Formats: sequence, structure tokens, C-alpha cells
Amino acid sequence: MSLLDDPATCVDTIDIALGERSYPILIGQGAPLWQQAVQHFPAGTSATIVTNTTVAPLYAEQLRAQLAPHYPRVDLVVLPDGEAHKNWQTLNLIFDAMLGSGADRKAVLYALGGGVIGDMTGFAAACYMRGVPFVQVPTTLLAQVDSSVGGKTAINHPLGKNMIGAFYQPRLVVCDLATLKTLPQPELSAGLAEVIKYGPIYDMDFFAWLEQNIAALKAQDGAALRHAVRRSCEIKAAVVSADETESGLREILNFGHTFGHAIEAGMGYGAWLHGHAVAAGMVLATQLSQKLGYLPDDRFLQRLLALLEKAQLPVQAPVLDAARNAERYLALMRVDKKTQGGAIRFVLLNPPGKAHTEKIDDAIVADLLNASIAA
Ligand SMILES: NC(=O)c1ccc[n+]([C@@H]2O[C@H](COP(=O)([O-])OP(=O)(O)OC[C@H]3O[C@@H](n4cnc5c(N)ncnc54)[C@H](O)[C@@H]3O)[C@@H](O)[C@H]2O)c1
Ligand SMILES: O=C(O)C(=O)C[C@@H](O)[C@H](O)[C@H](O)COP(=O)(O)O
Ligand SMILES: [Zn+2]
Repeated sequence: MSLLDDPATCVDTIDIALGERSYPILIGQGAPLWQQAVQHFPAGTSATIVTNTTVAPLYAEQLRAQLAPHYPRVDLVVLPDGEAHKNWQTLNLIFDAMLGSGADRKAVLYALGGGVIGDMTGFAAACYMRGVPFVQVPTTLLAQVDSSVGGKTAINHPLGKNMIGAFYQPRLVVCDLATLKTLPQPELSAGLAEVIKYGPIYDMDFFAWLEQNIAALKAQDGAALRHAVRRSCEIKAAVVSADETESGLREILNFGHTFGHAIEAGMGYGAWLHGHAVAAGMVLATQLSQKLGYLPDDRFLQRLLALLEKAQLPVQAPVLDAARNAERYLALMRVDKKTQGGAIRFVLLNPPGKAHTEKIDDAIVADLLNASIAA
């Protein structure tokens, strides 16, 4: 499909190739999208829509109307909204509702919302009666370009982000671009951070396209958004299809996240949006790449800073501890899932467009943090 096709009717399909766990990502809007989506709904004895208090009044009835002809029963679970609720207590609300309504192991879960709902619903699907099918219906830009794809599901632990979870793939991802119209600006920016991430780790032509089109994206131009969602999903699909469970290549999707997750946990979950923390984390990871000699000069850093600022994203990481800031960051980052034998491993650029992961001495990272984060 080209950008010239009618955005109101065309539906893009991207396939995640994982053998028997393969599934399509459908990108479009309204009736044409859902006419295709229904053909991929998993069969089941019931459907349970999991959503939150913000998204339910906006889109739950629309989704229920799509599901009702296909399932004997459609249930609705409405969770509290926010990253602070991505925990065991909230996860249990899903199990309580499913057991209470008699959902059996042929039940199908539908995650309707952003990444928090998607990650928790996916984890619930992985666990309920040892595994039931689930479908992602992402309604934030971040969820459409990243979290709904690839099967990482999790809840947070006070000591670390996404620490309890499973790799568990959805059966289908349905990205309805029309839902983005109600997204508040800070959430749109948060999604743009993960879109921008795909440039330096994989595709600098896409980064250049983003530099040219950032104003259109911020203005929610339909064709620009569709291209950004499609290209992001293509890149994520290629990476996940090559390395489903992050034994190597998939780590590049964590660019900026070693620092970013420390910011989220250190500031308290919900104080910094995930995408905002990733933006500040990408700046630090780029500075680290430069400090290690992988970037010849600061030209890419300056381009990244300019693009993030135009996307209304933070470029300055916060102080987590006034007295011992670097030590606090290092302690939080040591819990990162990429850490091996106590050594923190960072995703670095070498050059922009290509990334690798490497153990870096604490002293080098502490120097960077002390220089980059004003006390
Ligand atoms: N599994 C993965 O691969 C992966 C990838 C990236 C991020 N994540 C996780 O995703 C989470 C962040 O996701 P997020 O940025 O979508 O945050 P979110 O899920 O908290 O959603 C952001 C806010 O937007 C609201 N919202 C959702 N859709 C809306 C709409 N259409 N209109 C108006 N409001 C709407 C939500 O209720 C919430 O208040 C983090 O927990 C992060 O760790 C996971
Ligand atoms: O899909 C992946 O792989 C990613 O790393 C995508 C990230 O944007 C996402 O935030 C993910 O949840 C982080 O994974 P984690 O394993 O570091 O918790
Ligand atoms: Zn992320």
C-alpha cells in the first residue's frame, strides 16, 4: 500500500513470523479494519475485554459490538488506570473476574488500551488456566508501534520494571488509528519516543523521515501516523521474528531503556511516562556510545536532541538522589534484565542505524551520569 491509497479504507497487514505462533498486525481504521479483523478472531466460549477506567467509556462498547456476533458471551473487566497499577493486585482483578464469571480455558482475552493494559492482559492470558488466547487492541501510539507486538508481557516490581512476566504472543494485533484522536499530547509524545528509537537502532532513513515529518506527526496527520505505525511495526516484526525471546538481536529494542527503566522505578512508577523516560535514556545511551568512541563526533547526538525536543520529549534525565545520584542509578540499573553476573549491559550505537549490547564498567557510567545530570 502506498501513502496515496485512501487512508480511510486501506488496511495494512504485517506478519510476525514465528512458526505456529505467527500472527498478523492489522493497521487501519473503522469498518474496513474490523471487517478484516473479525476473520482472525480466535474461536472461544467467551471473550473478556480487559480495559481501564479511561478507555472503557471511549471504546469498550465499540469493541463489544464487534465481538458479540462471534462469542456466546462477552465480559468486561475495567481496571484502574496507570503505571502505578501494573502490579499483582491489579492482575488479580482479571483472574477474580474470569473465575467469577466462569470463563473456561477456551476463553479469549482482548486487551483494549495502552501498554499497561496490554502487558497485564498478556500476562493474565499466559497464566489463566496455564494459557488462553489473547488479542491486542492497542489504543495509544506507544502500544500500536511497540508494546502490542512481540509478546513481552509483565507487571512491575518495586525493585524493577517488568520484572515478573512471560513471553507470550497474542493471536492478533488490531491497530485502529482512529483511537489515537482522543490521545492526550504527552501520551502522543511518549509514543513518538519509541518510534524515534527505531531509527538509531535499525533504520536511519526512517530517522531522516521522522526529522522531516515530526510536525505532521504531532498534528496527528493521518498519512504520517499510518506510515510511522507501519514502519515501526515492520521493524519490530523483523527483530522479534529473528529473536523471539531476546537471546541476542532483540536486545536492541531496549535502546535507552536501561537508563529509562531506572528513571521510572527511581521516580516512582507513573511519575515519568515510559516513553518520556526512554527519551531521556536514549540521550544518555547516545552520550555513552560517544564516550566509548563509537560515534566520531556529536552530530548524531545533536540530531537526536533536536528531534526529541520537537516531539516535546524530555532530553534531561532527573536526579534520583541528591547526595549519591550515580550510585542510585547504578543500583537500579543492576536489576535490569540484560545484566549478566552483576555487570550492567547497555545498548550502544555503532554507528547510528546499528546497535549492539556491551558490558560497561560502573566507573565509566558514573562519570557520564555525573557529567550529564545536573545536581
Ligand atoms: N511489551 C512491550 O514490548 C512493551 C513495549 C513498550 C512499552 N511497554 C510498556 O507499556 C507501558 C506504557 O504504555 P503506554 O504509553 O501506552 O501507557 P498507558 O497504557 O498507561 O496509556 C497511557 C494513558 O493513555 C490512556 N489512553 C489509552 N488509550 C487512549 C485513547 N485512545 N484516548 C485517550 N486516552 C487513552 C490510558 O488510559 C493512560 O492513561 C509501560 O508499562 C511499558 O513498560 C511494553
Ligand atoms: O520488545 C522488546 O523487546 C522491547 O524491549 C521493547 C521495549 O520498548 C519495552 O519497553 C519492553 O517492555 C522492555 O522490555 P524489558 O525486557 O526491558 O522489560
Ligand atoms: Zn519501551
